[in-house]
Amino acid sequence: MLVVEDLVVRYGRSPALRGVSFTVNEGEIVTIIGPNGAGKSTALKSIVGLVAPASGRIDFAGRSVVGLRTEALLRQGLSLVPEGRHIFTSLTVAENLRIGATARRDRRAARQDIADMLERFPALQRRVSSPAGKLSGGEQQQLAIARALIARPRMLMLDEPSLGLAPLIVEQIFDIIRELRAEGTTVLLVEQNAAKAVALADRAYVLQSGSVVIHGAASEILSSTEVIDSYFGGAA
Ligand SMILES: Nc1ncnc2c1ncn2[C@@H]1O[C@H](COP(=O)(O)OP(=O)(O)OP(=O)(O)O)[C@@H](O)[C@H]1O
Repeated sequence: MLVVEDLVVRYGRSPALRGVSFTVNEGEIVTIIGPNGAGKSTALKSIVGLVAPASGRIDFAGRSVVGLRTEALLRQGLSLVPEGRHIFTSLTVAENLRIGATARRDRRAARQDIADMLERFPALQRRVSSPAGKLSGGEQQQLAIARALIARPRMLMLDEPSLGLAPLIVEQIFDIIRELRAEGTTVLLVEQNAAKAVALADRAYVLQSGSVVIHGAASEILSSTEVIDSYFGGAA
């Protein structure tokens, strides 16, 4: 579904991605893990056009998405839950969800999806008329995920969804990702919480200093001592 090949991204002169390749097949959860500054967010940002690649190929469903604008990407079925969530804190929960439907042409079905999403996330239903800024961190993450899902993505990308959340809430967010997978949503997950992300994923890529250093089936990555020592502190 997604083919990224030999992607090079530079910020000014400093390279953030040095020829990165990865793929995501339909129905898979693929995770990109790696330390701070490895280039994980940059990889997602280049897929959604927030940074322009210096070179390389990004094809989604057989077509290049390089240079496409956000709305066109949404129509193609790509949706990103950005790091830090980026919900509109002064707008209500309902208004935030309606923003998720901006690129939808089927208005009535979109309204139904918003209603379904509120049913799925009772915490959002309870606060539907409150400003989103009043929600807890975990609720804001749920709102960001719900907003992205309302675009009916073929592939959902999540950038560090567990960042800054308490362990119990992290579990809830990972449960949601597990459910999405069971429903057949394709997921590309960027995480610093490597052990949890790999435990959830089908395949994983380990990024370090802008290069993929290891990749493979999640089960292989979990049994690689090199990865365990470097990323899981020997505690996987
Ligand atoms: N807007 C920017 N301008 C200049 N350099 C940047 C910019 N954004 C990221 N970088 C640099 O690019 C490299 C990759 O950053 P990136 O945010 O993609 O890493 P990351 O793996 O997502 O890390 P984190 O988990 O901290 O977000 C880092 O060296 C970072 O300092």
